[in-house]
Amino acid sequence: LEGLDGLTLECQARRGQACSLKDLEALRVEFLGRKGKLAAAMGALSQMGPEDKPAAGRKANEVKNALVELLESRQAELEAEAAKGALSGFDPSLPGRRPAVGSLHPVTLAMQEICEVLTGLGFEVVSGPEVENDWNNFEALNMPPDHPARDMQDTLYVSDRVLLRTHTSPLQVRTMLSRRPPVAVIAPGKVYRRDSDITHTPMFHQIEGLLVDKNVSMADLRGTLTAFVRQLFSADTKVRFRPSFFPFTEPSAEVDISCMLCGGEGHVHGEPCRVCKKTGWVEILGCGMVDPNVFRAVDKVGVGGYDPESVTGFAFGLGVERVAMLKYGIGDLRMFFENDVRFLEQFS
Ligand SMILES: Cc1ccc(OCc2nc(C(=O)N[C@H]3CCS(=O)(=O)C3)cs2)cc1
Repeated sequence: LEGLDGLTLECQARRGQACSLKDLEALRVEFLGRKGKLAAAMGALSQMGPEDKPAAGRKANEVKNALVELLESRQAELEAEAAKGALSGFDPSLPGRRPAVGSLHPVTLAMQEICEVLTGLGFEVVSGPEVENDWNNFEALNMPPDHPARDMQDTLYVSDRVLLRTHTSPLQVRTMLSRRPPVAVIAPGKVYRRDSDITHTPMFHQIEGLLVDKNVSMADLRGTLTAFVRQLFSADTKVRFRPSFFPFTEPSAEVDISCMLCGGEGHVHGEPCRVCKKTGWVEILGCGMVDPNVFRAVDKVGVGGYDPESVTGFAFGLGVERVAMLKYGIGDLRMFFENDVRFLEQFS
């Protein structure tokens, strides 16, 4: 029966390692089972004399109760722990969860990058209302009341003379009404046209630029825009100016750059280039020398200083969605506003 005391000590030592109810059950069977340690020790009882049996029996009972108490209290500890664990829901063995971070829209990224290059070239960003009057949006830009661009098929009117701006040029008009030359500003923002098909959306983004000073020349225009597109795309981008027409600039030009996909070859791996349609060139923006009528209009009603005999200027405009599609290889305009996360999350 001397093994009896050892049982309580051994159980005390080992109960702490039982970390689950399963471990504890194994321990219970080991000590208290039919073939357990206590039963083995009590087996010796049957060989004892009648005078020793009662004490030994009492002793064995004490040890049994002690073992039960040790195991039951350990079970209570394990159950309390499990309850707490369930409450806290924290399972340290689970892998970490990556925090979901958002991303900027490709149009926003393109807008930011274009503005960064142009502010680096000395232009200041101006902003203003999207709901404009027809003087700022058309008349001041050499488009008199009966000009076709004013027609309802292109313009979204709020009332007879109030409309959604069709370009960001009104911001440059407002700047010239409030500041005397020299002026070097860019006007980024949303513009609205009554146009909607596979390659046009009623709202899109534009950035226009304006430089007005003494002796601004076509050479300044070519130099500035060449530097701009070579920073925006790549230093070896080829640039060409094609004669064009806009009511607010004279002379006017459209600027093409060598195709960023085929490098100007017109084909990729023997396939016709889908970006430049085999021409090797991609139209990127329009520009020109500001028409004197624009200066006359603002000189008359603004702070002055825009006498076309004393200042000249150049202006340019580009579509941001178009630049983003070229830069990021986006094939469909609609992707910009379907907000499919699988598309948006590719841009950071
Ligand atoms: C006072 C003032 C005077 C002149 C101005 O000329 C802005 C200009 N824009 C363009 C042009 O080609 N723009 C288009 C490019 C693609 S688009 O987004 O569809 C609009 C040429 S010159 C602006 C303001």
